[in-house]
Amino acid sequence: MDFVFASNNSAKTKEMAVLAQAMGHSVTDYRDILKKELAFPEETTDSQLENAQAKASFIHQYLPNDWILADDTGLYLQAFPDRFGVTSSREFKSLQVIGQEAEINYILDLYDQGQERSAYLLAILCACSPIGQLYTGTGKGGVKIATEPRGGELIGGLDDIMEAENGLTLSEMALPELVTYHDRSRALAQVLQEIKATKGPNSF
Ligand SMILES: O=P(O)(O)OP(=O)(O)OP(=O)(O)OC[C@H]1O[C@@H](n2cnc3c(O)ncnc32)[C@H](O)[C@@H]1O
Repeated sequence: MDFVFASNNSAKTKEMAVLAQAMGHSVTDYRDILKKELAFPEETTDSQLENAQAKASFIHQYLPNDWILADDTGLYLQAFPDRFGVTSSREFKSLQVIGQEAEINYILDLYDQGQERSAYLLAILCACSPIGQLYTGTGKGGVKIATEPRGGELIGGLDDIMEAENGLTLSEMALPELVTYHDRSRALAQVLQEIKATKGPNSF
């Protein structure tokens, strides 16, 4: 399927395109089609699902003939249950932690030696069809925060310090393996499954 991606985050858009392509689908930045950047509606502080749905529905108004895809990702740290989560990007911004390297260093510095490092990224994706029907998927990526960044050629950001079930960081894995471990590809697989279940096996 060809999706138009509803995000102003270029790193996220690139990562989603790489993962979708490895799964046989395409993702195009909405800004490349509309030739402008829009201000998305303000996000909720309690629902990643509503945030993803709002982003997809918002761009659907401008591109009603396309399939729109949107993501809302949160960082969940077991040792700091009241932090990040659905407001991750806003928390980084309010701390003036700007850019992927700064986010990585900030998270690594939170931990003392021997402290519980269980953690994951939770991605919720929403696809909006040309008739405005919404399809959603959820994916968890990673199981703990690594002690230092590893990998980073294919994708980056917190993926460099997010160690998965196989002991590798998400950034260290080659693409065919990564799509089975990454929060966003896991969420996309669910979205595609939901579309197929509703529209039948020939839907894409
Ligand atoms: O709402 P849009 O425009 O899509 O973009 P955003 O950056 O606000 O996106 P989110 O609300 O989904 O927030 C995701 C947050 O997680 C951070 N992040 C950093 N590295 C990441 C990674 O590898 N995977 C997922 N999120 C990551 C990212 O910088 C944001 O602070």
